[in-house]
Amino acid sequence: MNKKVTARAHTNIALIKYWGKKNPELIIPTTSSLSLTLDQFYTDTAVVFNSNLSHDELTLNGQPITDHTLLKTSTFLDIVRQMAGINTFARIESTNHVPTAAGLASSASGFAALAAASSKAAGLNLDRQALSRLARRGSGSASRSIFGGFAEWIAGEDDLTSYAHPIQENVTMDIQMLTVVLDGSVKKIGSRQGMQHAIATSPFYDTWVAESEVDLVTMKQAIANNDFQTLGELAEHNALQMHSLNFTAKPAFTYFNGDTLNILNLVQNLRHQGIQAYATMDAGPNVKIISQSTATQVICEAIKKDFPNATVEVAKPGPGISYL
Ligand SMILES: O=C(O)C[C@@](O)(CF)CCOP(=O)(O)OP(=O)(O)O
Repeated sequence: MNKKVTARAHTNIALIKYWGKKNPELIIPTTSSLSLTLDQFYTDTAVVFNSNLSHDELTLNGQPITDHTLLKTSTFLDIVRQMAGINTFARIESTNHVPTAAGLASSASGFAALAAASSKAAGLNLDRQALSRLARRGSGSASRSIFGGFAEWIAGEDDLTSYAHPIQENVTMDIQMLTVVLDGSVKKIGSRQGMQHAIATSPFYDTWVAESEVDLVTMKQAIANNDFQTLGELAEHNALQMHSLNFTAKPAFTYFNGDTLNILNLVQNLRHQGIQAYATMDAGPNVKIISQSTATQVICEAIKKDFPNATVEVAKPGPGISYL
């Protein structure tokens, strides 16, 4: 006890999306999903359990946090305390190296780093599968950030069978994600609320589940065959299918704004010019462009021409969880 542990976890972007829970309490998804962990964006989290503390204390990027984020963190730490058989409070210091406005799910890297640092600081030595299950209890997509490169979150049926595992941690194909940051605004509808509204009201939800199962098999084959074109086409199709659930929810909602559609259009025009570029979007208006290193310059020039004030970050495949 009183041992300070620091862990680093990188964010991931899903190529086959997770969008709905069959068990919200345990965060068991309706479908399996597959993501790419990125090198550029990560969270460092330090945790120390200290019997002199009268409650959990959290700082994020040097700022004390006392709102619902602290409550969510303490609720998560209660799971760790229960696993370790302790009732000590903890001090958590988290630093996000994620441009929050980029719409990159910092909850994925955040809860993965918290799972790794808090469990070890509590005296547990969990293997990566158990860490993935624990991170999942904080945020579903965090289960995948335990691993580097391509990772699959197997939906499973319960807490024991729902976890991520590596598909290819040392990525062989030339692949990158260009994050295009246009809209700095904080998203109105969180992913947790958005997906549950979609599952409850979209008439196409069951079709999404069936399609997603097929897409996942094809995606794994594309990775195994280093088939970038199939990966890109499928990732864009899967993302659009996911967002179609939001358009057909009742009442309808969308994370897209005009710039989202303009970037989507730009990506399609690039393909008409023979440039391999594909779009994926999560619970926010910003677009991530799946591409290869050879196309970086032509894509960045096209973006700058139409969106002079856009900031573009190039992210390559990144590593799994590590301790600092
Ligand atoms: O990452 C993906 O598969 C797709 C999304 O990013 C959105 F497009 C979902 C992320 O959901 P998350 O924040 O993990 O939800 P939680 O389990 O309610 O915390």
